Amino acid sequence: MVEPPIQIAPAKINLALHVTRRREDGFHDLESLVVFAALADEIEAMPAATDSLTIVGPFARGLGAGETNLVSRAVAAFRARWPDAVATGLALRLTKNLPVAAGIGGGSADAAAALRLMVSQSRHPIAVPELSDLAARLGADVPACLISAPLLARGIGELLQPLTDFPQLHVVLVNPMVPLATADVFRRLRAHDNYPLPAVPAPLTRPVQLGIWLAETRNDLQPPAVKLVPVIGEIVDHLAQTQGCMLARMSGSGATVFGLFGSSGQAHQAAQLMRQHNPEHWVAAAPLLLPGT
Ligand SMILES: C[C@@](CO)(OP(=O)(O)O)[C@H](O)COP(=O)(O)OP(=O)(O)OC[C@H]1O[C@@H](n2ccc(N)nc2=O)[C@H](O)[C@@H]1O
Ligand SMILES: Nc1ncnc2c1ncn2[C@@H]1O[C@H](COP(=O)(O)OP(=O)(O)O)[C@@H](O)[C@H]1O
Repeated sequence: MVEPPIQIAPAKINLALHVTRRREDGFHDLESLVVFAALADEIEAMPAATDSLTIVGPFARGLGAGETNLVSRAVAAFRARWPDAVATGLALRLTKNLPVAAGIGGGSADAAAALRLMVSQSRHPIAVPELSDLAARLGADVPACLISAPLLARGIGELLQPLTDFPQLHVVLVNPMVPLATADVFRRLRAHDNYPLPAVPAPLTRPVQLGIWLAETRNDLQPPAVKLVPVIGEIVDHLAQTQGCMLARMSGSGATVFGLFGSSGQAHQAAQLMRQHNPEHWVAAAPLLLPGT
């Protein structure tokens, strides 16, 4: 290794999420428009005798670095599947910039970044479909996080259709710092057979097209999450009223709320207002990642 390889793990945002079916195995089929923000955890690796993980950064506290961490699980799963691909052990350093259990896929993004890191160090090519299968076994969101660009996700997240175009937009993310377990939110969901997403316009290049499409969509997990953590509803209402906000909605199973904006200036202004309103909340602004970046 010439220099320590580094992989970023961008925040995932479900712009729309419809729950369409409760399956026999208890999981739920979803249809979701998923995008990613230029706001990320980071994983760095140094050659070492054995694999290890240390966690630093603003959200490192309370997150175990043992074998249940999704980074350790991803590395172990990769080594079990391709035992001779990466000869050296790796001392991994995870910088945790994203809040945990927040609906923005932090753990899933970290697992995907760890898999990409292993692929980058592999002595032989790794087939994409097999990597995607392995990712799905680590978590429903991990295959989407391997792509980290706008996509439509179906099934429990294993059926992915990357979008070839997407308008340049900015997000504000607000998290009330109340962790919300995905399983608890699904358990509270009343209707399991909601209608699917409308067809996405193609090409999707203008913010106004996306705005019209989003107005026809929802996040079906938002009502049960608001029941569990009512402040989520207050953040959605408040963010929706900031200047230039195209849409405010919860991402994934929460508790992070996103606001969509046409310009970086509007997003940063809204972020500042949200911070002033409640300094205890985690607030960030960033551009969305476009296809092919
Ligand atoms: C809801 C979503 C939307 O993107 O995001 P997050 O809120 O987690 O970010 C994902 O589908 C979450 O994916 P992920 O976080 O990988 O979930 P997993 O660990 O696989 O599942 C946690 C638990 O949630 C429930 N679960 C999850 C996904 C799904 N499609 N149906 C479910 O019923 C199951 O009870 C499962 O045991
Ligand atoms: N590297 C990691 N980062 C975040 N959470 C992790 C990680 N490894 C394991 N976890 C566990 O995964 C759970 C889901 O975390 P996360 O993926 O951040 O949530 P969400 O998918 O709702 O955004 C947390 O309860 C946490 O304990």
